[in-house]
Amino acid sequence: MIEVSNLAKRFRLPTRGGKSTAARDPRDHDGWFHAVRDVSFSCAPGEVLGLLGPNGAGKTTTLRLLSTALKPDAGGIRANGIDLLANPLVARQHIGFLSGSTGLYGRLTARENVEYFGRLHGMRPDHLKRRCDELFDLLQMHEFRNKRADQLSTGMKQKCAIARTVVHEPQIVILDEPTTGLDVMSAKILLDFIASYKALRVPLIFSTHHLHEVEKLCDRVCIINHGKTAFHGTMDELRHLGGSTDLYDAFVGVVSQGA
Ligand SMILES: Nc1ncnc2c1ncn2[C@@H]1O[C@H](COP(=O)(O)OP(=O)(O)OP(=O)(O)O)[C@@H](O)[C@H]1O
Repeated sequence: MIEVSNLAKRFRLPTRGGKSTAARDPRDHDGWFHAVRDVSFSCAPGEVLGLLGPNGAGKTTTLRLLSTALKPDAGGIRANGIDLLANPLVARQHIGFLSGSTGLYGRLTARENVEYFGRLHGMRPDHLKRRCDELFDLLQMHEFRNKRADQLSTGMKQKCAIARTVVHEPQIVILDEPTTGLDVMSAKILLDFIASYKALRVPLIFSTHHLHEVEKLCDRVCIINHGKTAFHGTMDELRHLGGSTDLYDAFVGVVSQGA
């Protein structure tokens, strides 16, 4: 179970001649940009949570806070009862985080990259080999496993990055826009892979702009707008907002209310 309460994160704005160079935004004041102002949600074992919101809403910043890559200014993050902010090392062992950049080593092959991250997590060689074979089956990576990462296509790199994110069998999985750049078939493989986490009872959180992915996969949704949770609830609760059962209408309604 992951529980996120009232997260906030601000960034110092660049200034020129004492004046902010940033465009006006409700989150911009006193030389600070309050990218995340009040974000709360939870995701239980066996659930997939979709993190939605317009460009710049604060999704990536929120996910980076969850992964402990960034430190929040306020709020709490608990995973299976453990305070992750007080225990960032535990957080890194328990969480698999896919960020926007693939973070692969170009000179290593796909397999060497995944193995390297497994060894960093202290996996034993026989366990690591079995886990790599399993992931390469699930993500259909066998045909390019011995190719250097810098010679892989965008979609191949993304699959490789996902394999390295989950190689250590994390108890919580966080994926930032995992289907970006994937063709239809690769996206399907990845969506099936995400769905498989429900049976494993591992909470999975992913950000996306694709409502059909949310429709297909998510049990729960959090919509962020201007750095605040504008909606958090089940898919049924979202669909029935404002009397419509259409997900697109519901999403537009939530985001327009905060505009
Ligand atoms: N290090 C930083 N310094 C200053 N501003 C930042 C920093 N990181 C993010 N921001 C700002 O915070 C806001 C939220 O960014 P974030 O990347 O979290 O949005 P997002 O919801 O993931 O957007 P998108 O859908 O476009 O990926 C943006 O306005 C962004 O410019």
